[in-house]
Amino acid sequence: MTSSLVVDGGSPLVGDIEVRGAKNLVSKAMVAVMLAEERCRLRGVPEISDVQIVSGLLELHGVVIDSTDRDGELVLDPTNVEQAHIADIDTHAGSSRVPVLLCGPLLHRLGEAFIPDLGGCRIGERPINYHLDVLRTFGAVVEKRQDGLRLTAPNGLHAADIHLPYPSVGATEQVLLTAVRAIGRTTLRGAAIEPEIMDLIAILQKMGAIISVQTDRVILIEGVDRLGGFDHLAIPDRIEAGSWACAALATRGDIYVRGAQQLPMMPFLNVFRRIGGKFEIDDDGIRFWHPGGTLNSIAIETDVHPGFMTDWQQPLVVALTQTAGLSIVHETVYENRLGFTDALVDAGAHIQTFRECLGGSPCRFGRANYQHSAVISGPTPLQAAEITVPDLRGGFSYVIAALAAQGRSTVHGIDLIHRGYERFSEKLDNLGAVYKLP
Ligand SMILES: CC(=O)N[C@H]1[C@@H](OP(=O)(O)OP(=O)(O)OC[C@H]2O[C@@H](n3ccc(=O)[nH]c3=O)[C@H](O)[C@@H]2O)O[C@H](CO)[C@@H](O)[C@@H]1O
Ligand SMILES: C=C(OP(=O)(O)O)C(=O)O
Repeated sequence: MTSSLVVDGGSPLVGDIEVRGAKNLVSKAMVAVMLAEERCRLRGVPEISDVQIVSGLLELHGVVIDSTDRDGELVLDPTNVEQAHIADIDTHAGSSRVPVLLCGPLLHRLGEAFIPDLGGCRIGERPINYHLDVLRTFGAVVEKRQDGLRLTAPNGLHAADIHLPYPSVGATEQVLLTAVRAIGRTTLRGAAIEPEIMDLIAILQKMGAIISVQTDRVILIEGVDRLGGFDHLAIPDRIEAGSWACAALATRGDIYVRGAQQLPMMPFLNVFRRIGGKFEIDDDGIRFWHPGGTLNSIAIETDVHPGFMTDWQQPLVVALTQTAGLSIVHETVYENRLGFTDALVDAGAHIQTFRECLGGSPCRFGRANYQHSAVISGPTPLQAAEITVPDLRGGFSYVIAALAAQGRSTVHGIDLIHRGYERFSEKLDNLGAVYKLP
């Protein structure tokens, strides 16, 4: 795998690409396998590095994984986990945050678990206090060690009444993956309800769990004694689909995203339409295109589902540099997700960041010293630049910016993009991008 991309920008991206299973579901579905007493089959698995990392962790724990090369099917057999009994993962978790979710399944299965240093995008502090509070409420004991955290459950795990202070995706998944085998009925209030979480609940139901999703972010989970296997086609990656849609706008292109689905993308599609982008939905995917002429500026804030997802924000900002007038973006999910705009400013974009909550309601970061709002003034022609990928979505955004800019840009560190975008160069080829991997 190479780490730099030399891009000759200035031409529209036109063509078809396909998105498969969502990074933010597939990795969690693989963790759910640790709760199963039978083989599981997961389909639509993308070739991304987060899947490799989680596969490595599961294999360390004794899960036998069979994969067929190109069709995205994984067969995972967890029947050996007890014999393998690895409690400490000595290594760093790589670039993924998913290992924190292994706690519940490991505590149920082995009575102990270990949380190593976590990876994931550096877009804020990303503490795990909700996860630890939740696990303690179920009865886990957390002990700090030099190389991470060790957890035990001396009296087993018991159902709990939990109210999350913020609808965290990871903490909601932590509750689900722990409560399904805990003794008794768990009530979770303040839950995140992202489509990927609903798909995880669907998998757990296939395995034998009893989970009911109520109104107002309340989820009830009745613990069961045993969970079987599952056969599941992962929900497609709405973040990747939205990223390519933004690439179509920024390059004045026309991209058909096979696999993109309307329902999980509704908040994105509304924003895309308000900017003036065109889209057409059919049974197999969504076509996104720039209709010609000028695009409209917009004021948006990122939010938990059903709001506009934070992971769409970075690619959207690049598209907003090409819209007419002043756009406002208020990032309310992560305190530090606008740092990537500095390199866009160097490439000619007019973007200013602010500490205030601009254009919407006050958020958790309003009183703190975080540059979490941005004003983008456009349209501005982008110039070629030499830039280094800061994080997954920022990296994709820089590639879009380089493709939209006139001239030759170099984007360093593109390996990070493989955490969440599969067959990246193959897709660029399909869309007619002019680039070289030196
Ligand atoms: C692998 C995966 O699925 N990643 C997604 C997941 O990340 P992840 O699950 O890490 O994100 P969360 O929803 O937990 O984080 C949201 C907010 O809650 C805060 N928080 C979270 C946990 C905690 O213990 N304490 C705490 O303060 C975070 O710092 C952040 O400000 O949801 C995010 C929000 O949709 C997405 O951007 C990520 O792509
Ligand atoms: C922030 C992201 O992912 P992670 O939580 O894996 O870092 C992302 O997918 O944009």
